[in-house]
Amino acid sequence: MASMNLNAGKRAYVTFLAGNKDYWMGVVGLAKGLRKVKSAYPLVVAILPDVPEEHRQILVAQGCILREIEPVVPPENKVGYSMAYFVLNYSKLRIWEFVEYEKVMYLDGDIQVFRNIDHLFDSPSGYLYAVKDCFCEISWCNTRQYQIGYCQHEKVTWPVETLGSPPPMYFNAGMLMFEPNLNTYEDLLRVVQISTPTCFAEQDFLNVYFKDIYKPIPSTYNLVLAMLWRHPEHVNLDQINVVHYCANGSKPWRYDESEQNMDREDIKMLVKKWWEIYEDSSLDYKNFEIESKLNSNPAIASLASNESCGDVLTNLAPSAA
Ligand SMILES: O=c1ccn([C@@H]2O[C@H](COP(=O)(O)OP(=O)(O)O[C@H]3O[C@H](CO)[C@H](O)[C@H](O)[C@H]3O)[C@@H](O)[C@H]2O)c(=O)[nH]1
Ligand SMILES: O[C@H]1[C@H](O)[C@@H](O)[C@H](O)[C@@H](O)[C@H]1O
Ligand SMILES: [Mn+2]
Repeated sequence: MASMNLNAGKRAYVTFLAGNKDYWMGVVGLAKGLRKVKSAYPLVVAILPDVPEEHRQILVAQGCILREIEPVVPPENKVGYSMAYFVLNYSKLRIWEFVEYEKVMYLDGDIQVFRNIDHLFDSPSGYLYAVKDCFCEISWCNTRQYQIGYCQHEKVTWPVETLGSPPPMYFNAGMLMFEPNLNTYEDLLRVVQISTPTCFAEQDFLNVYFKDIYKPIPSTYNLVLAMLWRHPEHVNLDQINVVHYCANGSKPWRYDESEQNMDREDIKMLVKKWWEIYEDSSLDYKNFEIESKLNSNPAIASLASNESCGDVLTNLAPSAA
């Protein structure tokens, strides 16, 4: 008999979806990727009210749990965001309210998992786990780090004499593991309203807020694509767990080869791998559920191999299908 997972129900992957554009495709890809690596936990989608019904139905049919959230609106930003739409990402703070789960792993919709990462949930509680960001891309051009060519992935020493203490470690907020907590949630919402927004929106805010409990994890748990050309010595393409298609032009569903670095062979390979998962119908929720029920029950499997196969499959189909 299959062993019981005592943590089922207490842990979840969570992603975020806003608007009526094409990010739902990323979420479908992620749901199928998590199934492919046999993750034991569900994918919850924190969804803003502006996501159309049609997209919601696709996600439900892909086995996602939808959890509608209200937007979080930060104070006015006088300096601008690196990308205007980053303002949306403040709504991510609502995930700290998901206390029906003891632990959640947040993954951006433009992330794909290529290996099972469930074991990260077993890391000690009380910390926020995330991967150190890379400061080398043009999106960082307004920061002191970028201007002096300093990145936390390189051994370039920070010029203490002229610039004082080095900046604290800084994580990319596309992948986070933490424990939802109502006190923290209320406090996050309070503090965000008295904080001045900066170019990386909630990512900057979360970095400041959680600086004392942030624990860095290896970059393979959120491979920011720029690492491939900025810090290749830290990347082993055969050992990748999680890819974050965040570089300009790299989102697989709107991949643009004409953008800088997008004609690289490694990028083409990773985009292709994303599409293979997205287009694999055996990973669709309905087909996958049937397949795993057949595999786990020899009696059904033998029935399915004879003529009544069609009936058995129909009876096993999940109601969401
Ligand atoms: O129209 C949109 C825009 C974004 N998203 C969601 O918001 C996430 C974040 O947007 P991007 O992935 O495009 O952003 P980046 O990866 O470039 O941004 C990084 O910086 C951001 C700063 O706000 C966030 O912290 C984000 O999680 C982090 O990975 C998406 O994955 C997706 O899940 C939508 O659903 N619809
Ligand atoms: O370093 C990353 C990268 O440059 C992404 O493209 C950007 O969108 C992120 O916010 C940033 O943290
Ligand atoms: Mn992203």
